[in-house]
Amino acid sequence: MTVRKKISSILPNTAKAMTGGTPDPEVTGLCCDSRRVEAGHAFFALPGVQSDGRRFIADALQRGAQAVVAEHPVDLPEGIAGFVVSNGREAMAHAAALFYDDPTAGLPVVGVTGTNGKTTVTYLLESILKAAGFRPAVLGTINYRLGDTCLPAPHTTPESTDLIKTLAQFRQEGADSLVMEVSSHALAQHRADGVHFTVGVFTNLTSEHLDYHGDMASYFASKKRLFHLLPEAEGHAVVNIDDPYGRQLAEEIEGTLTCGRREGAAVTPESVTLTLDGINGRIRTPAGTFELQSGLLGEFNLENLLCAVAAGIALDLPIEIIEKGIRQAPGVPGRLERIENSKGAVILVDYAHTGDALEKVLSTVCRLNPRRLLVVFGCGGDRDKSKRPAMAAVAIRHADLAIITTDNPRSEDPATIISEIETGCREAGGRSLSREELSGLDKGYFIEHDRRRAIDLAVSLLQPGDLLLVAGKGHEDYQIIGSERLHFDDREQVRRSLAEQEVSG
Ligand SMILES: CC(=O)N[C@H]1[C@@H](OP(=O)(O)OP(=O)(O)OC[C@H]2O[C@@H](n3ccc(=O)[nH]c3=O)[C@H](O)[C@@H]2O)O[C@H](CO)[C@@H](O)[C@@H]1O[C@H](C)C(=O)N[C@@H](C)C(=O)N[C@H](CCC(=O)O)C(=O)O
Ligand SMILES: Nc1ncnc2c1ncn2[C@@H]1O[C@H](COP(=O)(O)OP(=O)(O)OP(=O)(O)O)[C@@H](O)[C@H]1O
Ligand SMILES: N[C@H](CCC[C@H](N)C(=O)O)C(=O)O
Ligand SMILES: [Mg+2]
Repeated sequence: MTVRKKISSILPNTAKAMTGGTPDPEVTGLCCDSRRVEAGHAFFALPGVQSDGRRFIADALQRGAQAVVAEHPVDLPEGIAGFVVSNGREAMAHAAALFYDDPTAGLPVVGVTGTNGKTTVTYLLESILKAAGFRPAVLGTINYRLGDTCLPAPHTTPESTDLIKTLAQFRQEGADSLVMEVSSHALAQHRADGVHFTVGVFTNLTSEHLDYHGDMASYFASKKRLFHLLPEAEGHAVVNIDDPYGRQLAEEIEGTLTCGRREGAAVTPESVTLTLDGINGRIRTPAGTFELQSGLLGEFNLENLLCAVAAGIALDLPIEIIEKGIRQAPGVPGRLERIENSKGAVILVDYAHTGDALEKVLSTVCRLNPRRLLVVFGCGGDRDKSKRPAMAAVAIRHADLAIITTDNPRSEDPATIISEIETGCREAGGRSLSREELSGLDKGYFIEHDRRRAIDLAVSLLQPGDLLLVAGKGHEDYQIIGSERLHFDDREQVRRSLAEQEVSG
């Protein structure tokens, strides 16, 4: 896709040229990372958490940038265009939309935000849109996809320039609708400001990403930004009012389409049964009632289903189509994904990496009344540390045996992360078990730093009737240790442990 546009034509009217005689070149791309600048690009020198993009202007120019956009004037060599804008990230998002001819204009576009459930809701909505005959693009944690095209997802919500460029490519390839996860980081950083959302969905808000947002109030404020990007008329905001923050949001936004089990929700179950095979029952909506049939498990997934149904209603889709889309929806990779085995045990790989998600998932699987409930988990490094004691407490409360291990330590020492989890286990009354005690029925925790060996150990302990949940990495096919990204897939490892133990046993 070759595009050239005059830099002044894609910046806000309020952008000020840095000098009187600043040139106005046609630029060939937009970029805020000097390491990715190509000849002819405009470089947005943005303030960041780690450093300031202005430090990298020289690097960007050396790679051929022809224009620089910053929030404060900077000295530039002659012949290089320079513009000052008041909010660099916001200006960059809108510039990207103009540069790539506004790829979401006129399309049905659903943005899904909330701490947990976003990926699940996007899968459900993708299926609903397909049932309605659409060809949706879907962007989120697992990948960025359209039909058979599947791009890797370095972020849940990419940087605005990458986002709009990908959407322009998908539009060219025939996308006629879009469903995307909109993370709180993305909302705080204006990554999705160049997207025309028609429907916004709020799933829930629980403790997460406080390393970045500071506190729950500012985390909530970031999530709320999605709803400021919606058209003002009624029925564009879909909010789960089973969640306390959802109730607050629904009160703040007039004309919200509410969903949940709570009295007063517009999209609500009339009668549903949750079993080990899924969720079935009648759902009432403002457009009529219908029979819901889904293979998803647990109350939390009922909330996700209601969010997806309500978003379908907000898109004006017929309820028969919504019903069909939900019925046909595939399972979500790495979300309560079941691994077949011949041990007579249930083995599930799940992406629970917050206290609330682990609580919801473990309390759901507890209802299966396993002989013994085992959980293997760790916590990510360079991320919200308060998740460590929170996940530990939940694991100790629900599991018979918690095997604490390494997740993605990133730049942190894995042993430090594990010791913070262990402190949480002890504070929650958990007992450290010796290796000899592991095959008995004593309750407690055990530490195995190596994730491969932790999974191996858990699998070796399984007896008929047991349930093992391997949590935290779900669909991920890597482990980030230091600056290395090594191949690692919990599902693969469980299968490998099963196969090896079958051979040796
Ligand atoms: C905390 C966070 O979101 N940080 C994002 C932010 O980085 P930053 O503010 O720290 O940037 P910085 O390192 O200070 O640098 C400032 C500027 O200089 C630029 N730079 C930097 C170095 C260089 O050599 N040249 C250069 O031009 C940077 O691109 C940046 O524009 O802006 C960068 C550029 O867009 C992002 O890549 C970066 O994502 C980091 C890598 C990240 O890990 N983000 C995660 C936490 C994230 O965004 N997660 C969400 C949520 C996931 C979920 O809950 O589902 C996601 O949407 O994926
Ligand atoms: N509505 C929900 N409430 C609480 N926990 C949930 C809910 N839906 C899913 N979960 C749990 O959270 C995990 C992640 O779910 P999902 O991927 O759908 O959420 P997400 O919001 O996209 O997460 P992320 O921010 O990591 O991308 C699941 O594996 C499950 O353990
Ligand atoms: N969306 C989450 C994913 C965490 C997954 C977990 N495996 C980890 O690496 O911490 C985040 O970016 O914090
Ligand atoms: Mg996600």
